[in-house]
Amino acid sequence: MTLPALLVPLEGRLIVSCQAPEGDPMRETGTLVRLARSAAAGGAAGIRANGPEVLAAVRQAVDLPLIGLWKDGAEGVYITPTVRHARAVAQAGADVVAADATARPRPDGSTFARLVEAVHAAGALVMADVATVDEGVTAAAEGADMVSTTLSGYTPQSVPREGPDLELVARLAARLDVPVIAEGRIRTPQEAAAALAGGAHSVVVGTAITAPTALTRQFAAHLGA
Ligand SMILES: CC(=O)N[C@H](C=O)[C@@H](O)[C@H](O)[C@H](O)COP(=O)(O)O
Repeated sequence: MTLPALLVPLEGRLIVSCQAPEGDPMRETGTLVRLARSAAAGGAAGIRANGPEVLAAVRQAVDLPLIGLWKDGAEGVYITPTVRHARAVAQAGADVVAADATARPRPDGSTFARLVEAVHAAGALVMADVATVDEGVTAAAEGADMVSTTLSGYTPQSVPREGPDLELVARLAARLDVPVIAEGRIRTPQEAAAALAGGAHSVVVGTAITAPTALTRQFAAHLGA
């Protein structure tokens, strides 16, 4: 399968996820744009960001492939859950729309295949966020342009773990023709390199680079706070 041109410069490289949870002091558009600019300055090859307003602002500020999502809620399917969310992410300027591709019911009663169709019609690519090998295989068959391990450990069908799911990365890479992205709980440059060695096309790192609240919490907890 020929690699879409947009995905070529991401090969073997780092994508930085510039997001902040609801209620976090970093959750402010200008702040998230600065995080994206810092990531670009530090050598990121791509940016992953959340929400139409932030995406439009990052699009203006950073000239790198932009992977967009729109988180809505925190239960069930919440990463770009509907066709409406997906269209809005593409319209905001994302080159790639990341969306939940698990088999769980979607709030609009639609399907992942329908979402792929809508995103392609809008001229963007689709990153399927999955938690299992079967979900990745199905998503690729339904037209996803890349498959990411984003949801491993966060769904009832997958096992919670401390570190990245490098086994899922390797198993997906062995099965799929489309690029596999390693994402979720990658905490060190060594783990990022291991994911690439295991067959990932690119590595997405969020918390370990862009989340001072969560990182502070880790230090504080370790010190017994
Ligand atoms: C499960 C879920 O909702 N993941 C989200 C997807 O966009 C983000 O909250 C994560 O920060 C992102 O996947 C990067 O992962 P990490 O922050 O572990 O490097």
